[in-house]
Amino acid sequence: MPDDRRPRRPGRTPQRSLQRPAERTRRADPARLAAYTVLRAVADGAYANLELPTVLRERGIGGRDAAFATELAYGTTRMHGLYDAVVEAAAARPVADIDPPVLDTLRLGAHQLLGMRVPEHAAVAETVGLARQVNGAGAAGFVNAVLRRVSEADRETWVARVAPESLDPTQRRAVATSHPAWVVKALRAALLGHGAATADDVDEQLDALLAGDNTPALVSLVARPGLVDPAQLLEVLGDAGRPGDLARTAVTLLEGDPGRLAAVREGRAAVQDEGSQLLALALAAAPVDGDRGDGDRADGDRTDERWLDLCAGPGGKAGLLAALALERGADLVANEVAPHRADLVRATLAPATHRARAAGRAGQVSVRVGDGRDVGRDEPASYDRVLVDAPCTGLGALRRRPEARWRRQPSDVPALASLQRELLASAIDATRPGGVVAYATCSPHLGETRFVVDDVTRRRDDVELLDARPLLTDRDGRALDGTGDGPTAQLWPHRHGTDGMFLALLRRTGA
Ligand SMILES: C[S@@+](CC[C@H](N)C(=O)[O-])C[C@H]1O[C@@H](n2cnc3c(N)ncnc32)[C@H](O)[C@@H]1O
Repeated sequence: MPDDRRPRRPGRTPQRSLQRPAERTRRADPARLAAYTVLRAVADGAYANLELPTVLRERGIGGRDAAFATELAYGTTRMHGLYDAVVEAAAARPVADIDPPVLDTLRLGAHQLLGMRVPEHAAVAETVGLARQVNGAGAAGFVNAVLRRVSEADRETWVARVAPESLDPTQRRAVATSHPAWVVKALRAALLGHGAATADDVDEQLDALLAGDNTPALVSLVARPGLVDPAQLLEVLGDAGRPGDLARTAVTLLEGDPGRLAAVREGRAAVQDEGSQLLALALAAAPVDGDRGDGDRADGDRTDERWLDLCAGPGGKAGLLAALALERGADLVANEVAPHRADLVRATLAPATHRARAAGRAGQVSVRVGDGRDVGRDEPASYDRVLVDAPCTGLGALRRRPEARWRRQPSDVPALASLQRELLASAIDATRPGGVVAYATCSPHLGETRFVVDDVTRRRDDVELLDARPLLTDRDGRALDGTGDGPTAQLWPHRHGTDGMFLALLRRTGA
């Protein structure tokens, strides 16, 4: 790239080398090496949030180094769409022509320079040291040259350069906020389609939503009713916790590892987004009509005694539903198609089951492995409340899953949408007349949400949509604002501080 086209901070002279060769960092520091290891594993298909804790534990990295490695690994993974555009401009060659391991080192350097407050000298010198160790001496020279160019301008200047106003607006937002363009388009359509934006303010809403996807979320905990109270968790946490913002069962962890809480280790509490908690609470609060007519239970409510979670793995919502069901003397069947995920559900539900047995409560909890599409046929009109938390693209939870936006493809949507339709139809079949179905996704994509519900309900005359919005309530029982035009409801990271969860509530009206 010619010098005169290079972005520069005003008044600064580019420095070719800040150190004499003898002073150069020869090896990587443990935190940067850990972040690089995670990026390489993610490139091979690993999940950053599973890989990072393992790498940190195996290498004995803790405290501030662990916090630095975490921000470096997650932030780089999330933002590499932007950094690739910057590297491409600084290196004057397409990123496709850069060796992938070297590109990962460059991305780590770019995140330190443009996304963290790492002093420029340390960001470049330490990343070149990393390159020397993991990519070789030749690559280290290239990394040094490219990062020096990157360091010549700040983030804002680079964004203006690689995502100029002259670009098509979707493309510009995609580069500037590091999202695939198809995701930007889908989120825009979702904001309009769920009634969260109008033509006048959709761009503003979209910018806030995309920024929200790039803002790491605080950890939310659920206090499972009957097993632990939020107040008890808050007492143990002291300054490290505060009540959740919305759900009556929620506590927000401000710092530290949730695993240090005995209640979490024992399954009385768990890490769970508040949006997921609100959905499970909404299903439990939805009015059911009439009597199943086939029960004979002295101590239970015959209108409300059999609950089903059709797609339960790994068991987050089932954990809360089980606690709520057992409080009322109802049973919960948790179904999951993948055996290893059904094992996770079993582990999640064990504390509620033990407590219910010890207290002599009527309800029971069971876990099954099976295809949810068969349940409606095999057990027609059998349940009072059914949750279909359908497999989906997860486009509403991008802030919690750093690599998810790069893994998903537009072609995933139609494939998932047909499975979602079949699961919802089976759930309706499995619900007795007067019972309710909650259809949920952690994606606001219209193809996985409203279109699925509209399509399934249009084809049948034995189901009606309930207004889900009044059932999504805060800790004082007030309906949340901004959940849409109804009757379905959509939560948003930038408006509610939750994952982008969708909820439709349907009542079975006839056999
Ligand atoms: C979005 S996750 C459910 C999350 C869960 N409700 C929770 O809160 O932890 C969807 C689950 O559906 C399961 N699944 C996929 N296809 C299924 C099918 N045909 N029948 C039942 N479960 C299925 C997946 O294995 C996955 O565990």
